[in-house]
Amino acid sequence: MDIVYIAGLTAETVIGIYDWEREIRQQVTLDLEMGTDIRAAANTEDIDNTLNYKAVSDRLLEFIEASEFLLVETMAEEIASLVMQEFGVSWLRLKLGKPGAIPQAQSVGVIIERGNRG
Ligand SMILES: Nc1nc2c(c(=O)[nH]1)N=C([C@H](O)[C@@H](O)CO)CN2
Repeated sequence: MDIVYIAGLTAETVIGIYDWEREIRQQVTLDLEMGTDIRAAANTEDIDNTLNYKAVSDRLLEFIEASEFLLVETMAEEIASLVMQEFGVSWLRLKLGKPGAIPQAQSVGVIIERGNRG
């Protein structure tokens, strides 16, 4: 299995369980690994034969910036479902961070793996 990845994608969104968090936008960061087979694209140099990381990034930024989740867990699950359904990805690993949440920490968040490696 090969991997197409997106590292350090950042977006501003409404996220959090506290009342004050519903009034502001906070940064979230994404590291996403998507299982694929890159050989057809490598042989043809045709973007249509691979997972287009720009198309995935654009869609995720649109989705995250319009969302208003309470928990990072919910956002992570919804992002995983979106990527699998809309981009035909059968395995992914997602790290979703909320770097501003705990001032004494560099970041906090969740890491999930969904689907089959094939
Ligand atoms: N496992 C989680 N723990 C916490 C979350 C979360 O989404 N998942 N969220 C919060 C607050 O919103 C926090 O980010 C505010 O500082 C606390 N714990």
